[in-house]
Amino acid sequence: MAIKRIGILTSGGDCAGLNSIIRAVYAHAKGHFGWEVIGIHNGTAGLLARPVEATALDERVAGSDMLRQGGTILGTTNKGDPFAFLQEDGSHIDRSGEVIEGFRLLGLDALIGIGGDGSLDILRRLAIQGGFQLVAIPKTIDNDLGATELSIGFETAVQTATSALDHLQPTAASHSRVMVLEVMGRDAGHIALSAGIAGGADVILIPEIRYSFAAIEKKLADLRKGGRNFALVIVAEAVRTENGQSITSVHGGGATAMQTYGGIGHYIGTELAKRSGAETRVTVLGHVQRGGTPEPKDRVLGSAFGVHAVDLIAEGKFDRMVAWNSRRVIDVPIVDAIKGAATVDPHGTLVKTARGLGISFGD
Ligand SMILES: Nc1ncnc2c1ncn2[C@@H]1O[C@H](COP(=O)(O)OP(=O)(O)OP(=O)(O)O)[C@@H](O)[C@H]1O
Ligand SMILES: O=P(O)(O)OC[C@H]1O[C@](O)(CO)[C@@H](O)[C@@H]1O
Ligand SMILES: [Mg+2]
Repeated sequence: MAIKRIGILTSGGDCAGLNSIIRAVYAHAKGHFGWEVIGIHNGTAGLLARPVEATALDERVAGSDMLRQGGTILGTTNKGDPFAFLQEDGSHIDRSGEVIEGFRLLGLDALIGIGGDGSLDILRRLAIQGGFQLVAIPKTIDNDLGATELSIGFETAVQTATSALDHLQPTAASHSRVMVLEVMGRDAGHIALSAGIAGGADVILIPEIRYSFAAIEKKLADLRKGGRNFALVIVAEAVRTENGQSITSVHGGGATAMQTYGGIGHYIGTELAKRSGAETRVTVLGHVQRGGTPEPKDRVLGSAFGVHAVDLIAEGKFDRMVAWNSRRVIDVPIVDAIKGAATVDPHGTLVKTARGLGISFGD
């Protein structure tokens, strides 16, 4: 089938670099192939709305301003799973048929879905059920998709977390304190690990490596013996309490309340103060990691992913995700990227690097 009109949507948590993808898709699809590009608003929510919420992208998108902007000009959602759509009374209904109908109403020949593991799983199931042609682009600050070395947004999140450690170090040293920084990442410790190395953390706590307070206290005591008056501890949000409980925050009320990780930093800070007598302070970095100006790497990767995704459609290759591998863009079956969270390898290069630097994982 000759392609004339494609759709694009962003889904899941936003991150820096999404707009560079949208720009690249428009530039290549319109500029090279002459296709119309329809931007769908707020992920699957835009396809559920009636009338469907979408607009044809135009030359304004092609400007370089887009490269500099965080967030997504299309809007996004990480709630309202159409296969299990949450009702006010707490029950779930299947609204996938309505989303597929929304896609049909737009008269699209193919869809570019930009998302993380959860979103790509949902979009792929919709594509199979609705018989539409899908190409995926990986994005998530968590970097937990399989089959790609990098997802859009990760580099900027690591930069933000590193910069937070850069800001915490002088005040930690001035006040002789132990500073605890809690970062995002869902069930993966990638942000904590990379930022911890880049930002000179003394202790990195990630969900993939079990810690004990005894081991952290020993590290702090060793630092003191060596003449250090401060310490930096970075902790990934999914790290559990010492006895294995996860700590979450609830947002909103009633049956539609949402739960995310959040709070482990305060637990670690309080326990360390109690046990070691150190003066601790806790910073929870939160959504600052998602926004902000995209780092060059996210802009370059977003541009490369966008162009390659359009080429895949032109070649008639669907149900595939673009991926970064050994300095180049490749494409892989979407299913390879979503079959399990790509968490930190406890025996991998970066963990070895950190250990080589004398950083403690509290184990
Ligand atoms: N309409 C929806 N679109 C996408 N995800 C949804 C939707 N409704 C609910 N979800 C759920 O929200 C969560 C989104 O978080 P998830 O981490 O998986 O998103 P993502 O697309 O992988 O991106 P990110 O990890 O950056 O948030 C998933 O568990 C997913 O199943
Ligand atoms: O934006 P929300 O709903 O608070 O979700 C936060 C979650 O999304 C992410 O930022 C991206 O998946 C996670 O790191 C974090 O746990
Ligand atoms: Mg995800």
